[in-house]
Amino acid sequence: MRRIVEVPVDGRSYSIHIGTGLLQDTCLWQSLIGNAQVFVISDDQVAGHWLPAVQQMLSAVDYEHYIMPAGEQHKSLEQFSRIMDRMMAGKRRRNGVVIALGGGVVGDLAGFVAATYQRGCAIIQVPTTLLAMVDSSVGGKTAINHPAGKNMIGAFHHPRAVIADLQTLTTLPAREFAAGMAEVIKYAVIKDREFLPWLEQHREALIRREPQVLMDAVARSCENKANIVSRDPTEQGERALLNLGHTFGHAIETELGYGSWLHGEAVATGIILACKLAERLGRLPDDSFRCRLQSLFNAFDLPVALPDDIDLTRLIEHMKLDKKNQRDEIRFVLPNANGDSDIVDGVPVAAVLDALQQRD
Ligand SMILES: NC(=O)c1ccc[n+]([C@@H]2O[C@H](COP(=O)([O-])OP(=O)(O)OC[C@H]3O[C@@H](n4cnc5c(N)ncnc54)[C@H](O)[C@@H]3O)[C@@H](O)[C@H]2O)c1
Ligand SMILES: O=C(O)C(=O)C[C@@H](O)[C@H](O)[C@H](O)COP(=O)(O)O
Ligand SMILES: [Zn+2]
Repeated sequence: MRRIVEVPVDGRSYSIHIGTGLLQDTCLWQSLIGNAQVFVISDDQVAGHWLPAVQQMLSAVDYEHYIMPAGEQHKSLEQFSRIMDRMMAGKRRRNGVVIALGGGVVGDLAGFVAATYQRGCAIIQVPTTLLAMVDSSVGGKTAINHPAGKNMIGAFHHPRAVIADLQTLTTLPAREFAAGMAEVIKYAVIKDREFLPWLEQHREALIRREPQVLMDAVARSCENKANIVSRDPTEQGERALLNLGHTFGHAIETELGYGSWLHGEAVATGIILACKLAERLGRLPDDSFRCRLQSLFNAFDLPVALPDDIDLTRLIEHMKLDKKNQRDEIRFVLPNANGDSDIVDGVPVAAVLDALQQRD
């Protein structure tokens, strides 16, 4: 059971390999790495489960690894600096390959390392969370966080390839799996509305992580992302749609402190808040679409409301620093009634505050 999704970008194309048992596919690894030097970056949760399989594929090459502590709070300048020190000390060459083995935290940090080490070397993304398979390993956004905001320091750097072995999801904790579903559901709101009934229909099979249904959901998500990224690799326009729910979501993550809510949890609540704002602005006729999304998020135990004690004024201050903003106002991605979403400027702050305060 295998699928390949191509990502045509910047005059070349890279493959997202999706399947079961890819970590043991000698031919695939040989074709992607040859005899290059390899530097693997992983975290202390993932490495115990999946690093030995990767090491076995790399037994014939000049190999080193770095294991970082797991968690969003470590997508940091400090970890970036430690990895750079290790790569310098190991005399890693620019024509070597970095491998990111882990979730989006490892992928974003390792991606930024690869984008900047000696002005850039190749990276292969080996995502081990659902979220990383359907979103962060694809599209070349790499970053670390700053206390002032999520992903504030980063670069675009596309991978040589993505190897998404569905078998790695067998060890993923339930809360992390659910967080990945938030980004899957996002594709159904921004463009692919026919995906929504499919997700509703396959809800229980997804919760059971049935391999065929997982494969279909991952491949369809990657196809959605690849289409947008290949048309707008550096977010000059359309790509901002992939940020649905993130204007609110990133503000929640920054305000609560990185790692308190998972990224996908903040995105789920952010998508519901985007619906509430769209309703207030007359972009959605009523709350029926939002209620449908809420039940889907509920089925995956994802949060759909802000914590009671969160400071709404501070949330708005964080949103004013959002990277999408082009003027002195907050740019939102809002769903519409035609089956997709729009990039919207000029929303009055009072309407945003009303949406944040709305409790039902
Ligand atoms: N670059 C992009 O386009 C993009 C897109 C979406 C999200 N992101 C970023 O991705 C990050 C979130 O990624 P995430 O949700 O994958 O979180 P994560 O990387 O923190 O991984 C989640 C947790 O699960 C553990 N884990 C990972 N794989 C496992 C496995 N197979 N078995 C057992 N444990 C496993 C990790 O150690 C970690 O504790 C955020 O920083 C977000 O900003 C980036
Ligand atoms: O790939 C994109 O573009 C996205 O916006 C995908 C998001 O899911 C992801 O969280 C991304 O890292 C957010 O980017 P940012 O530019 O808002 O930091
Ligand atoms: Zn995201």
